[in-house]
Amino acid sequence: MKERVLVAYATKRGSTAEIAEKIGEVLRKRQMQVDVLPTRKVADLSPYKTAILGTAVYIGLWRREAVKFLKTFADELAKMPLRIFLSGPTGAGDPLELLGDWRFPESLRPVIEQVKPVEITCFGGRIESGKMNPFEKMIIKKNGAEIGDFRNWESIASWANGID
Ligand SMILES: Cc1cc2nc3c(=O)[nH]c(=O)nc-3n(C[C@H](O)[C@H](O)[C@H](O)COP(=O)(O)O)c2cc1C
Repeated sequence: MKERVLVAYATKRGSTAEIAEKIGEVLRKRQMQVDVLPTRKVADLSPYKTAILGTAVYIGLWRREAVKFLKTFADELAKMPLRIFLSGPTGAGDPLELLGDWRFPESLRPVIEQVKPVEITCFGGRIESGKMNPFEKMIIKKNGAEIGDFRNWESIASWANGID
């Protein structure tokens, strides 16, 4: 019987990777066998009974590697429980409320409908002022997004504890 859980992530500045590691840590404490890997290092889903995909959101888009992962493994993912988490909104308040109804760009609807994720959730993200290029700074200023680390480790752990 397949035992392993895959936590695959797509990150630009590391915040999503750290969320993925936290989820892995919680699942391991629950005696699960877990691999936490960047999406580009996943070559085969056959060892896994469950998959979790995490992606950072930039300018209303998922990270390209997350899209590639979803499309490459769509047939396999459709046959196993897949949970997706987004790392995005900054600022006070519930990240899911900050995100509104949006979960994925419309262009991903066909593949989302194929893989039928059990859930698409969202955690607060992190924006570091020192790491942005001028274009990113302009986008952040224009949208009034808050700079800082809005990842809530308790809610991430609690979500991971709820996975069966
Ligand atoms: C230029 C820029 C654009 C962003 N656009 C969005 C967005 O459209 N929606 C969102 O929820 N978060 C957006 N964010 C926030 C990031 O997704 C968030 O900080 C995330 O945690 C970064 O993850 P990473 O460190 O793994 O790359 C944006 C951040 C930057 C710097």
